[in-house]
This record gives sequence, structure tokens and C-alpha cells, in this order.
Amino acid sequence: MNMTEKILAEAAGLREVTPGEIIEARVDLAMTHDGTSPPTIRTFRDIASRGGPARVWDPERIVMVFDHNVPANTIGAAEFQRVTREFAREQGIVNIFQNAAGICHQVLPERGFVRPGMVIVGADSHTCTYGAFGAFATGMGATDMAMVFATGKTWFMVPEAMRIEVTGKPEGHVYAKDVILHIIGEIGVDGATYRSVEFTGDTIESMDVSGRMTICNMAVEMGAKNGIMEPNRQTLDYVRARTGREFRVYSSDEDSQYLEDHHFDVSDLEPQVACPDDVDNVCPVHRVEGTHIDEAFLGSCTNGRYEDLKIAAEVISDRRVHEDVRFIVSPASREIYLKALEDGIIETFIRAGAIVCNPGCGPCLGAHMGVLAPGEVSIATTNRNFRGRMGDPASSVYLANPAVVAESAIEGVISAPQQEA
Ligand SMILES: CC(C)[C@H](C(=O)O)[C@@H](O)C(=O)O
Ligand code: SF4
Repeated sequence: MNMTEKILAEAAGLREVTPGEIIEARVDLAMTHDGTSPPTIRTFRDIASRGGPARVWDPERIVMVFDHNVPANTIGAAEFQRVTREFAREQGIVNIFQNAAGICHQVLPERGFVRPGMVIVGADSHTCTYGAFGAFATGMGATDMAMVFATGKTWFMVPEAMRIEVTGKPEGHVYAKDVILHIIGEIGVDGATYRSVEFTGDTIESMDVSGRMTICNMAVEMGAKNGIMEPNRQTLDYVRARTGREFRVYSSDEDSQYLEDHHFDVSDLEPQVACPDDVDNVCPVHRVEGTHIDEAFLGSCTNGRYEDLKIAAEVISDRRVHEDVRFIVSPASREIYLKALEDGIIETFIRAGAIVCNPGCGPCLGAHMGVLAPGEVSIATTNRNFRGRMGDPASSVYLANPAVVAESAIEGVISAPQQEA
């Protein structure tokens, strides 16, 4: 079996599982955020009113994070947060992060909730991020999540597996984001639908935790059920520094079967850009250089980590943001924000004329802060560029790495940074 199958078999109490099989699995951790807690709660109450349990199965295994609209920007968002807060209090859910602690997918690993070998479900599609830690992690809707709250279990169809081997050392301003954009450009937005995608190869093995998270974060953008990587040394150090709890590291058997095997050599890769309006509409940055932008956004669960802010600050140095551009920066968590503050990175942004916002999803999904007007263009370090994603349906989004976004913010048009990095 491969890693995903081993984790699922163990969680289902089975010796073996095979792709296509429907299993009932134990859930180790469940996450909901300010957008998805209320519908989960409503369904949970509905189940209770039909004879289901009135208490959640295990309040310690539920984590709630307010990140999509923090602080609340509408009365509706405020009401969603109030309902969630009250439910947490009533149910004894103490792991609720309300005041811009960060984006759920950053907060969970950072606070030691994510460990290798776990089964983690989240009411958010980018829950697949935790595959970077060797966990099986996937997103689900609020209705399924309500059943998890009630029973601590869920069903899965064991996914077919796909292996993506990445080799070579990226040069210059080429990062994990470029690697995953390039992969998605080749595989397509539906090329991995309902598959488990296992990332291997020396590029992945030597990659830092931040980069590994960026890659697994975007597995869902090619349709994957989950993305997963065997934890490397840096990942294990990260986990051990954040939790004293035990965990089990799984690896794929030598002879495990994959429906598809792909290989990417990234040694000569250029920075990549996903053009409107699809994540697989990818090209090397030089092809879109000079494209006018109105906004640049640095943040999100894809690229709002310390490493990303540092790259962007180095590119900016003592230059100033172009006068026709709003450059919005939102660190992915409070921990990251503080570290960037201590290191002068935040000061670099502010002096350059950037708008530094509190940690959260921010402009990523066009709901809060930095919404685009009709015809406007943004270049963002986020993971989605669907039509209308960051505002009006007639606005558009280019996805890129933090260095390209920072350089573009300075130049006022899509630009590649100098290659001396
Ligand atoms: C609002 C939420 C349910 C959504 C998701 O599931 O991914 C959001 O986080 C996104 O990135 O589009
Ligand atoms: S940062 Fe963007 S992609 Fe990530 S959870 Fe928030 S809205 Fe979704």
C-alpha cells in the first residue's frame, strides 16, 4: 500500500484497503472556520433534533478558526461568528481561534494540531495542506462535517493514487509556488480528480516546511482528494517543536501501485504565472511581463508564511510601491506577523507604501479587504484565479510567487525580479 492507503486502513481498522473501496474511518481532527462553522452547527442541531447526539463526539478534536472575515466586515459575518462562539462555549470546544490568530491552514500546524499519520478533515477545500506533514487531510462540506461532529467518523472512497516525482534544484527566484503551478499547468485542473497525489523526489525531500505546505495546499487545484509527502527531517523537527504528542510516520511500499507516474525536472524552471481565469492556464512569467496591474496581494494559506514575506521584502529592499498599485500584505498568522515585525520585514513593506493587514484570508477570496472593481487586475500569491475570485466578475487575477508579486507591485506591471537571488 501507499502512504494514503496505510493511513486510511489503520483509521478504518482494516489490514488493507484498495482504491474504490468505501470505508468508514476514524477522524483524528476536525476543523471548521468562520464561514463553515455555522452551516455545520445548523446540521449538527438538525441531526440532534432527530435523535442524534446533543454533544460533539470529542471537543478536544475540534478546532475552530476565524479567518475568512476577521474582524467581521458585515453584520452577517458578525452573526456567523457569534453563533460559532456560542456553540464552542456550549460544547466545551476550547480550541477556538477568534482574533486573527491566522489562517486555519497555518494555525493548525503551527499550534501542533497536525502530526504525521493523522486523519484530518476540514470544512475548507485547502485542508489538503496538511499532507505536507505526512497526514491524510482533505476538505469536506458542512453536512459531512456535522456527521463528523456527531460521530467522530466519516466515510471515504479510497482514492486511486498518482505519484509526482520532482527532481532538480530550482535556481534564482524560483520557488515551491512555481513548481506547483508548473505541475498544475501540465496535469490540468481536473487531472487528479479524486486521486491521492503523492509528491516525491529530491526537490521535495530537501524542501523546507513552508514550501512543502505551498505544494500540498494546491493539490486540490488539480482536483486531488489529498496531497501527501513523506515527512522529511525539517518537517519532523517542526512537528516535534510544536507538540509533545506521539505520532506514526508512514511511507509507501516500494511496490505500491500508482495509476499514473509523473516526473518533473525543475532545474531550469522559470518563475511561473497562472493567467486568468484558470489555475492551469500557466506560462513562464516572461510571456506576461508588462501586463498592467491595479493590485498586488502577498498572503494566503499558499504563500503568506515568513519565508514568503522575507523573499518579497528582499525583492523590495528600499524601493517604493508603484503609485497606481495597492500592494496588500497579510501574514498567514500572528506568529509569522510577529517574526516579520521583529526582523524589520513589516517595516520594509510599510515604508514601501504597502497596506499591511491583519492575518487572515484577506483579499484571497474577494470577501474582505482589497476587493477588485470591474476591469481591475490583481497579481496574487494565492491559489485560485477563477472568474470573480477577488471581486467583480469582470476583474482578473494572475497567480505567482512572492518575488514576482513584489517586483510587480514596484513596477506597476507584471515583472520578473532580477535573477541574483
Ligand atoms: C470559504 C471556503 C469554504 C473556501 C474553501 O473551501 O476553500 C475558501 O477557503 C476558498 O479558498 O475558496
Ligand atoms: S487564504 Fe484563501 S485559499 Fe486559503 S483558506 Fe483562506 S480563502 Fe481559502
